[in-house]
Amino acid sequence: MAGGPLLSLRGLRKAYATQAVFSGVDLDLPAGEFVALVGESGVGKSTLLNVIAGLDDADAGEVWLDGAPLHSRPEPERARLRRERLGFVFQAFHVLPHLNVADNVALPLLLQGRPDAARVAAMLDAVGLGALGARMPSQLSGGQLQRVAIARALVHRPPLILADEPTGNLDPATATQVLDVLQAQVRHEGAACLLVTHSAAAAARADRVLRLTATGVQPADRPAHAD
Ligand SMILES: Nc1ncnc2c1ncn2[C@@H]1O[C@H](COP(=O)(O)OP(=O)(O)OP(=O)(O)O)[C@@H](O)[C@H]1O
Repeated sequence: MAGGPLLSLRGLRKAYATQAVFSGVDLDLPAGEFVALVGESGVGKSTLLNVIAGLDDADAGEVWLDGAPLHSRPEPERARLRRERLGFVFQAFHVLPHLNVADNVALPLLLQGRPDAARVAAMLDAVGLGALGARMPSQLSGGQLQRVAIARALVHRPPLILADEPTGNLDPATATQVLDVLQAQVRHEGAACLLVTHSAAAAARADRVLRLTATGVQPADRPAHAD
């Protein structure tokens, strides 16, 4: 959809069994915008990211990506769109244990048939892991694993970045570095980023802060620069 938002959510509702998580979620996210999504623990922020990514199904509502209705597409097409258009930083990293760091980061490019060792090296440098490409994940700290996950999520220059607490395991200096990398992808590549965070410092970097509640997303104040 030329000129339309990159991502549009309309009336999304999710429940587990009879337990409603959220409903009435509407959101328009234009390319080039960095949005922080905050909300109480358990309100459904991770679930919402999973629904947007098509890793989980909503019970009602619509997810539009680049004008394509993801909610009504068959799984093979959703999987292709996910591979090409999305970078997802999971809370639990999901780094593959049997691949070294560089091969983990290279994976999205390989899945699209366009290997690019220079881009992989540049992403590893950007997250401060330039010297660790040959290491296995078991030889990394939690913060280093988080940075592998971020490099992997951004390596294929996805138009939409979904990041679930990407600075949750990081010391303040490394967290700043990771936010710089995310923000650069938004500023220089025109990506849109939806960042779930409990960190005031991370939310302060966003263009807009939204709060998820059981009844939808509402604008929230941007915190001052502090955690
Ligand atoms: N597979 C599941 N079956 C039943 N309930 C679930 C399932 N997955 C998540 N939930 C519940 O759905 C709600 C939303 O969970 P979710 O992880 O999305 O919250 P969150 O806002 O991301 O929390 P946090 O900030 O603590 O990470 C929680 O109450 C959780 O217990």
